[in-house]
Amino acid sequence: MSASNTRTSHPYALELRGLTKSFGKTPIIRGVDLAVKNGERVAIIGPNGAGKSTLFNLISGRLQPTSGEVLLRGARIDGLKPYAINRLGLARSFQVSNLFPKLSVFENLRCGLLWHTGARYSFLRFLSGLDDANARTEQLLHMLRLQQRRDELAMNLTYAEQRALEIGVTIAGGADVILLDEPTAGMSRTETDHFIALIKEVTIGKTLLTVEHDMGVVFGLADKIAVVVYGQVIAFDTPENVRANPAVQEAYLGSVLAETQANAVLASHATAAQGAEHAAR
Ligand SMILES: Nc1ncnc2c1ncn2[C@@H]1O[C@H](COP(=O)(O)OP(=O)(O)OP(=O)(O)O)[C@@H](O)[C@H]1O
Repeated sequence: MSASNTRTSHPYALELRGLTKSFGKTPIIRGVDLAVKNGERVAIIGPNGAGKSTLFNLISGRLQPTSGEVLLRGARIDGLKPYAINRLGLARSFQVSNLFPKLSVFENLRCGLLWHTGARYSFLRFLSGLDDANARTEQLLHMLRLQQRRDELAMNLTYAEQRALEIGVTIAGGADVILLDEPTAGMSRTETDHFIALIKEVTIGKTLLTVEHDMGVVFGLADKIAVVVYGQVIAFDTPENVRANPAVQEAYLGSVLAETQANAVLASHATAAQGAEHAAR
C-alpha cells in the first residue's frame, strides 16, 4: 500500500480514547473521547483553563497522557516524540516561530517542502526533486496570496502575512492533520475574515483542529465544535446543534454569546453617542 493510501484509508484522522492527564495530583483532562473524520474542520472551545491547550499538547506529543490513547489514522501515537508525530503527517502551527525571519517568503516555503522530501530520499533524488519543489512552492505562493511578497524577508511581512506563511510552511511540510492555536489572534476584523477564507482554501482535503476563543472564527470555520469544560468534552457536534445545546449554553456558550452581544450593544451605543455629540456641535 502506498503512503498516501495508508494516510486516507482509515475513516478517522484522529481519535482520542479515554484520555486523561494530571499535573501532580490535579486531574486536568478527565476522560476525553473524540473521533475526528478525515477532512473535518473541528474547533475546540471552552472557558479559560478548561484544558484546550493541554489537549493540543497531548495530541502533538509535547505532553504524555496519564492514561488513554491518541491515534492518528488508526495507529497509536501517544508516547511518540513531537518530531516523530510530525513525520507521520500531524503538524501544529501556533506562532510565527517556525519561520526563518531572514529568508524570503519563497525560501521559507521551499525549505518546508525540501525538509519534507529531503529527509526521506537520497541526496541525488533530493537534488532531482528541486525543480518539483520550485514548482510546488510557486503554487503555494499563489494559494496563500503571497506571490507579490515572494522575495520579501519573512521578518518584513505583516503579522497576518506571517501567519499565512506559517500555515503554508506547515502544509509544505506534508502535514494532512493540522492543529492551529488561535489562528486569528491579534488580527483586525477584516484581516480575520480574509484569514478564515484563506485557511478554508488551503486546508481543503486536510483535517483541521483549532483552539479558538473568537466565536466569529469558530462559527465561520468549523464543521464541528468540541466544547471542553473542566477537562471533559461536553458536546461534539455541528455549530447549529452546539449553539442550541442547553448544557453548552449553561456551561459556556450562553455567557460568551451574551458577552459578545453586550459588547455589540455597547459599541452601537458608543457610536450613537458619538453621532449625537457630533450633531450637537
Ligand atoms: N505544565 C503544567 N503544569 C501544571 N498545571 C498545568 C500545566 N499546564 C496547564 N496546567 C493547568 O491546567 C489547566 C488547563 O490549562 P490549559 O492551558 O490547557 O487550559 P485552556 O483551556 O487552554 O485555557 P486558556 O483558554 O486560558 O488558554 C489550568 O488550570 C492550567 O493552570
